[in-house]
Amino acid sequence: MTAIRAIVTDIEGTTSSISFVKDVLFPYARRRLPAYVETHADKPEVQHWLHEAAREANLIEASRQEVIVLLLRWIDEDRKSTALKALQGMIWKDGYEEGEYRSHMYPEVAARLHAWRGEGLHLYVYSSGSVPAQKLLFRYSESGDLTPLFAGYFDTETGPKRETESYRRIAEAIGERPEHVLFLSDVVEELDAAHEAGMKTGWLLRPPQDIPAQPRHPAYTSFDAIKP
Ligand SMILES: CSCCC(=O)C(=O)COP(=O)(O)O
Ligand SMILES: [Mg+2]
Repeated sequence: MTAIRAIVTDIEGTTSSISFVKDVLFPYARRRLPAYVETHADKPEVQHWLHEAAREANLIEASRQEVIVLLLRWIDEDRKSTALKALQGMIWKDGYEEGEYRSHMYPEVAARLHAWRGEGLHLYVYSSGSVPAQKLLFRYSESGDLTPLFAGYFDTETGPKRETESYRRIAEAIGERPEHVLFLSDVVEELDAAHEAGMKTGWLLRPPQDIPAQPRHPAYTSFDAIKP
């Protein structure tokens, strides 16, 4: 059996509940986005991502208000737009720093990440959330600051999560052959893409979901069941 040397984990539905993202983070960004854009419109980074959002929607010469309406619609649709995710990450920073929320971690996740790191495995994150948003989520978690455990972070600037090429790029970026990398996710299409790239896969099916009789990928209800 090929030894696993690195673990790449998804966030939503894998380390953390879907409900935390959908019921806490998304509504916070939705409430704050219009005022945030208006008060930070002079920041080059904000301008860049507003421009990218308009470009993605083929909105030619859109007003700021039109882009705000577009972004609010995308939040409602849970669109995995790199521009939206970058702006959401900037807005969530205030919420974390003001103590409005801490990120949810399933109860066994922190201890298992510590154990894997202690065994010499290298840990990475790959999420649709922007890299700055990922770092905030693991810094301000209910289980404490987990950022020292991670060697690197990947978002959709590396490529869409359902595309095989993205996983090839991640393997290359971390300097591992894909067969030495275990990718963990709750989304079967992401696991299919990682498998196609040659990675090992682990499908997280958190309760109350049931593991199917013949799962397409090795399936687990918690990190504790995974033996890399
Ligand atoms: C990085 S925290 C916010 C998560 C998020 O915005 C998201 O879309 C989650 O996607 P994932 O790829 O982690 O399932
Ligand atoms: Mg997920």
